[in-house]
Amino acid sequence: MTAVSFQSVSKTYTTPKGDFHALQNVSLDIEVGEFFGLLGPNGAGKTTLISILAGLARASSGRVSVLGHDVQGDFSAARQRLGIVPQELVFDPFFNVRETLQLQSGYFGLKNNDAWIDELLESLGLADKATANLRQLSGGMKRRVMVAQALVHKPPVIVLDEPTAGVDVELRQTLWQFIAQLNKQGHTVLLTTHYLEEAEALCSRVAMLKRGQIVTLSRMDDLLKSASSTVLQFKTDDALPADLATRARVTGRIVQIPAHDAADVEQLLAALRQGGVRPQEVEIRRADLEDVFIHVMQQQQGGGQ
Ligand SMILES: Nc1ncnc2c1ncn2[C@@H]1O[C@H](COP(=O)(O)OP(=O)(O)OP(=O)(O)O)[C@@H](O)[C@H]1O
Repeated sequence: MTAVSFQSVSKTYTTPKGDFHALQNVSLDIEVGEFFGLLGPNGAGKTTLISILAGLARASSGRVSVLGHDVQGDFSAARQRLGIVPQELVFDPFFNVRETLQLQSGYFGLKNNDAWIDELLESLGLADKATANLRQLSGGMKRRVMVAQALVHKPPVIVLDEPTAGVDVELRQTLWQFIAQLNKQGHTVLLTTHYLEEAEALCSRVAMLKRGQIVTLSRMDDLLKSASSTVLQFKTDDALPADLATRARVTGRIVQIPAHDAADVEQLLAALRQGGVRPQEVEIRRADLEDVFIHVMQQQQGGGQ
């Protein structure tokens, strides 16, 4: 059964500079029980797509449904089945944590929800903050409350829009443990993140969005298999020859260059030597999702708007 269906979704914003196509003909079905990753660079359209799913924005054309319920024609049934953790921290500063969750339960017509609220507080490390006013909480703690708030009605479909942006390691671990457990119990998860190692660890399938279009849609394991299998990684203070620089990912002194096989690695090392580059701490590792992402985005350069 399909948990979330986007059919030919387009979104055009009218701006002073003319029409801007934030989404162009996006079609995507996410099945019940999937842990699905929606990836893409800043401005690719991820939040726009989620806002349409949440009923916060209207698609210019196309259809979106949640477990068969159209997000426009059948809004409250669709909304009831969705738990959305938004990117921005929005909360009412007058209530404490427990009150916030009770209010949200009331919004979904749930009266005796305290057992589940207690479980949420416990699982998200909020139990000792239950009576704290939201104003007094740190950013990371507020983020936990946002997650609890989204899950208060045990939604079968959980949508997380960059939930770990600016969040410490401990919360990430707590959050992912809890979300993975919910996914095991059958909840469908749709995640957007810029932390590709998180997506690689969690998602069974991913879509990559660029300039409002899906450029890759694949199972995670197929995507990683299809990538150039290895990466040559080293540190250096020397400048790379131009042809290698275009292939490399450089972070400070760390250089990473995709390679197809051992012969390719040998050629790269020879080219480095010829170019006067002295590599240190040389490693050969398997390609990861970040390598694939960079490759896909580079391939798409020049396309689109
Ligand atoms: N109300 C609006 N009017 C005009 N353009 C908009 C509006 N809202 C969003 N956009 C544009 O639509 C594009 C997609 O934005 P969106 O927030 O969906 O991207 P994103 O993939 O979520 O990016 P990020 O990773 O930075 O969160 C951006 O270029 C953005 O500037």
